[in-house]
Order: sequence, then structure tokens, then C-alpha cells
Amino acid sequence: MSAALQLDDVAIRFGGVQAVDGVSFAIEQGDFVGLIGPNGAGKTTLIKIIAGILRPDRGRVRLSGIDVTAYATAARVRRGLALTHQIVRPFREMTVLDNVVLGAGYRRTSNPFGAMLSTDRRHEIERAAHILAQVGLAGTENKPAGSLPLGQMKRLEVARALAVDPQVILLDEPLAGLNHAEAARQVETIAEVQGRGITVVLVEHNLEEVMRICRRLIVLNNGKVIGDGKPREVMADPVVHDAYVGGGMVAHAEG
Ligand SMILES: Nc1ncnc2c1ncn2[C@@H]1O[C@H](COP(=O)(O)OP(=O)(O)OP(=O)(O)O)[C@@H](O)[C@H]1O
Repeated sequence: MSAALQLDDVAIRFGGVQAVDGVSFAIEQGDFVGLIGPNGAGKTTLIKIIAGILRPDRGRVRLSGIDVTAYATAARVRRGLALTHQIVRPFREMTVLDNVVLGAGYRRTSNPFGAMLSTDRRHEIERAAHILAQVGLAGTENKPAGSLPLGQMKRLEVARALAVDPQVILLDEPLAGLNHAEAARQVETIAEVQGRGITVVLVEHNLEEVMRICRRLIVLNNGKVIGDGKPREVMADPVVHDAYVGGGMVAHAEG
């Protein structure tokens, strides 16, 4: 069976900076992978390349064996990819429920606003309400998304990603800015998502949580993969340790 997500020799340069430098890996369906590395390692750039927001200078991106390197983001979403952003970006004046309904529309059509007006909107609404309950946001359906506290807004991001019925979900710093209780709740939500067989790729600075929940870590430094394997083994590797200490960041100092 093809890997859920496969990268072959992916690279991109911004001026003098080789942000991603020949990255290759394959992630199996249902795996739970933490993509980590010191500041500036290339994590966000790589996530953007996987999502089709940036085109690599070279290399290939495959989803379930299909080469999507030339696909726009919307076409990748229709192939089962979902993305949450580091900075939460709901439509703030729209209700929580409509934000999720709109997310679902992306999977079916390139015009999600049109999808909101479609005849099976009742079905979409029921489905969106169900997803909101799954991420612990039942009762918030009719509130404007912009009125939610950050912890709930980050769960809404996950709900919007789930609405496209993804096979692979990319989470960019889903715990950033959350207090301990909110982070714990968000981790529960993410673990539940992975428990449903969805492949999860997580970029996160909270190494303690990453080590606890991920089955595999891929470590980037200066755009290159410098570690790949079981979390404890990877973090025990002196090369990985040096990259963090050298980068001025000590394991589990952030969160
Ligand atoms: N649009 C851009 N133009 C120029 N340089 C960029 C651009 N985007 C990223 N870079 C550079 O590419 C490198 C990788 O950045 P990236 O944001 O991917 O790292 P990161 O691992 O996500 O870092 P952080 O943990 O701080 O978010 C950095 O040196 C960054 O300054």
C-alpha cells in the first residue's frame, strides 16, 4: 500500500536561505508524527509545501501514491489533506457552526460559499454539529467564531479541518498560546482524531507533549532531516540534542 504522505528530495530556497534542503520521508496511513526542530529549521515552510501553499524548487509530494506536486491547495484538500494554521483564522463574524459547514464545502467544490447554499445543507449542518461535539464545542454552534476564547478557537480549527473528512491532517502549532488545561484538552482532541485512523502530522514547540503523544518524530535542522524514529530514541541522539542546544532552545523549555 502507498504511504499516506510521501516526500522525495523536497527543497526550496528563499534568496540566500536554503529553507528546506532535500527532505525525504514516507508516513503510513494512521501514523502520528511530530515534525520538530529549532526555530528557523524549516518546519512551517515544509508544511506549506505539503499543503501546496508554496511550490518547491525541486522534489515531489505524494498523497496516497498520487503525485500532487503540481496541485493547488484546494485540489490537495479534495485528495484528503487538511491543514490547521499556527495563527487561528476562522471567519470571525460567522457562527462557529457555519465555519465548520464552510470547511466541509471545500472538500466537495472549489466554491465552498456555493456549497453553503446547496440543497443538502441540512445534512451538512448535522454533520458539522456532530464534529463540533467531537472536539468539545457543543453549545457554541450559534456564537460568532470571533467571540470564542483561544483554546476553543484552536479546537474550532481542528473541527474545520475534520470537516473535509481528511486522510492526512497537518497541525501547525495547535498548542501554541494555550494554558495547561486548554493544551491538555486540545491534545485529547488530537489523540481522538488519530484514533480514528487519520494520519496526523504535527508541528509543535511543546516537546513534552510531542514526546508524549507522537509515535514518530522527524527532526529538521537547517532544512535537513537530522533525526527520524521513535521519540525517545530520536531525542537521545546527540546530533538532535546539539541542534536544540546550539539553536538556543533546550528540550521541553517551551510550551
Ligand atoms: N517567505 C520567506 N522569505 C524569506 N525567507 C523565509 C521565508 N519563509 C521562511 N524563510 C526562512 O526560511 C527558514 C525556515 O523558516 P521556517 O519558518 O520554515 O522555520 P520553522 O522551523 O517553522 O521556524 P519556527 O519554529 O521559528 O516557526 C528561516 O531561515 C526563515 O527565515
